[in-house]
Amino acid sequence: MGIVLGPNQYGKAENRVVRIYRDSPRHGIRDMTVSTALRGDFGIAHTEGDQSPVLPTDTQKQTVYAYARTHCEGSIEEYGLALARHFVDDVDPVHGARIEIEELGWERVPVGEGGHDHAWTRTGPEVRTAAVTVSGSGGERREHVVGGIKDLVLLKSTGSEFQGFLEDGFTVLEPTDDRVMATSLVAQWRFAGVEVAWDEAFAEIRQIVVATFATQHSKALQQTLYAIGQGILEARPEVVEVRMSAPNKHHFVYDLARFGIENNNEVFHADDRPYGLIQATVARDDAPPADDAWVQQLGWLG
Ligand SMILES: O=c1[nH]c(=O)c2[nH]c(=O)[nH]c2[nH]1
Repeated sequence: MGIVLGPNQYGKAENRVVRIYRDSPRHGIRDMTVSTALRGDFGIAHTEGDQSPVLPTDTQKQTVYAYARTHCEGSIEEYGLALARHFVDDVDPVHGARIEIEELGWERVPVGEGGHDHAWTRTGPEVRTAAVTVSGSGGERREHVVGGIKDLVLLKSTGSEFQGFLEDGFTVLEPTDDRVMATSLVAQWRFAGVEVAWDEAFAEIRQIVVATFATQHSKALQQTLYAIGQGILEARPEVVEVRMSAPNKHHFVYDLARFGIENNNEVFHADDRPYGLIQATVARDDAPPADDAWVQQLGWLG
């Protein structure tokens, strides 16, 4: 019986990096969680315990902080690309690097003209995300960027129905033509190239997501997700694939008839589990290959 080492990667997960821009009295802030993962010639580290090809995860962490000073003037996508290219191009045994970044939002404390110069409050819970994968060299070079947003909590109090569904002997759900629809959306979009106005793309895509959720009369979350994906692909030619995951945060009309009180979709029990989990991919039919663009660092094994 032969035993072989399968796919493997290693890196420093969830470096908490805060970058302050203080070139003028009006400071800026970027608050990030950065994870690195390196792939390459690391077989002997596993089979022999030989560390000679291993760039320590500690060194990866130091690089993340150094690059926050020197390569983090623009978007998180640019910063991720700079880090991934460095590991692949400058560290011999590394053939591929994956950088995942989550950016927490801060908004200026609303005092004075345009908000305070150096004090903020955290926004959220939504988080902007970027996943950069760089691999190979020369003609084999591949660079992928996936932008995204997660924990985007959305709710509409009408304009949503769910009826006409398949019924069998276990069906108890009542059809409805007016319900609360709520979710905590995760959406990720894959770009075809790496020459993109990243911040502008993010702002427009986020606006499409929330506007579509609000304005489309929804027959189901499935239809809403498709409309969001379609809207993004129609607006942004550089995006080729959108993946979404949407927990259906159920709001059940509370039974007040027991107390002789009318409840016309006014009082709900917001349940937290179980929840429907609706997931969909919407893509161009001529999208270029994704290669390893979607292969995650965290939760990837299995
Ligand atoms: O938008 C929905 N999609 C479903 O598939 C589903 N199933 C369910 O019970 N409620 C809902 N809502």
